[in-house]
Amino acid sequence: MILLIKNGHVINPATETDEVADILAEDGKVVKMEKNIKAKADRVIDAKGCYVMPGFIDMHVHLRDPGQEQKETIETGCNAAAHGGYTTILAMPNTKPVVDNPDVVKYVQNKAKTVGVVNVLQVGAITKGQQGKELADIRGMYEAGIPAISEDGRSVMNSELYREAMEIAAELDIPVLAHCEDINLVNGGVMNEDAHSKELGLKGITNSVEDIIVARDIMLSRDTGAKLHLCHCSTRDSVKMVQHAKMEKTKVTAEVCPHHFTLTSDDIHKIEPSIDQEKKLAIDADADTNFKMNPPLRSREDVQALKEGLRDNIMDVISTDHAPHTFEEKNTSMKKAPFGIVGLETAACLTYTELVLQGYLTPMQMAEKMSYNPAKIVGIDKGDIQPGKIADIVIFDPEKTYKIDKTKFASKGRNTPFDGREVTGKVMATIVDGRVVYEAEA
Ligand SMILES: NC(=O)N[C@@H](CC(=O)O)C(=O)O
Ligand SMILES: [Zn+2]
Repeated sequence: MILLIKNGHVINPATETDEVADILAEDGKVVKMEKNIKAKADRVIDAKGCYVMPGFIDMHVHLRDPGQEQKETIETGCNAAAHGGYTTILAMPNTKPVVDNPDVVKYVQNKAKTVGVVNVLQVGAITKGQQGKELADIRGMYEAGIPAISEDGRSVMNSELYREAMEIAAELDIPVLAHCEDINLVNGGVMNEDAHSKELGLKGITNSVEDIIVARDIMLSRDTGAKLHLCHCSTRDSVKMVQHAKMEKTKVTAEVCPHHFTLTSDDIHKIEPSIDQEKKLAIDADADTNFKMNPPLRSREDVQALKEGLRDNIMDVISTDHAPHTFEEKNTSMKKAPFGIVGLETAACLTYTELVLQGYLTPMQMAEKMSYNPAKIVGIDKGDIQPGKIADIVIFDPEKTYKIDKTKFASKGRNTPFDGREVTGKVMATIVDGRVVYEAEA
């Protein structure tokens, strides 16, 4: 298969390329990148007016298989990733059963290979069943190919056990993807603790719930030499602590999710209780549960600090924390609904609209945070378009303005707070191993 991408504006952080060029890919690899390539190709794509970037790499996806295929399957999740411009995704281990041994790792790997849409790297859990009591078979899972370990969905509260896990991660030279949340301090909170939570009569989650564990994890990374990657940072103090840790040469990197730099706690609107006439069911709604995720949407000051942290390259990665849930689970109340929103199909346009067009990021930084940096952190030879490299590419039109429409999602999950939101920037095509796996309608 020979693919020729014509006239695109290539943005490639690895080589600092920022110019219009053609790209020729053959047998899954880039073979040539220069102006006016004349070659016979099976497929020619005209990318005039579009950015051509290394395919996005999402370090934080919940695929829900095994065990919760009503929320998402590996197939629907991979299709959602392709729609979003992602060519590689890291799948978190909080499935049912938990991915805590090599067999479950292989189960996901095989299924993803059969689906064959995007690259799926399955992350291994830190403790057995994510129970926080006994270490999982980290070495066995490493042999099976995990790129990282994570207890995402919760924190390992036992610091000694966590330190042991970090020592193993340091020895294997894989990063620890840290979900930072003091489980005891959450105390049933469902949204940010502030004036708005009081107004809605809902229990709050303080910034310290995150900050305390961020501080601890940085200290443990320093003690063990393990590479620490902080998941879904939401507070201004997280940004400050990452900045400080980097000055001290601690091996820390950090990610921010689009919802945390786009929305604040004040965007959570009230919903009155109602009766589902058809099902004769009382819905004891309180507020829109599509705004409930963990960590929660924070204050304006936090959002500003996250944007500046991304701008100043303190924060390295934009990940989605794609967390699909069913309509039935979300059509309840803030108290009852599960935490999490989908993100694979809205991350690129939100990043472009909220950060690039607002002057926080250059398109080059967008490519760094959505592809090049994740590849470096995970230690994979991706996120780079140049001759000899794998042809994982996204074509992104920075001019298209439209409204997000959740009914068009490839994901099973429709739990997004962004439905109907006007955005600029559209994924036009996603190419994995030189194959076009997604193309937008013209
Ligand atoms: N972020 C969320 O609100 N939910 C995630 C878990 C997680 O990423 O912590 C999920 O698995 O649903
Ligand atoms: Zn998490």
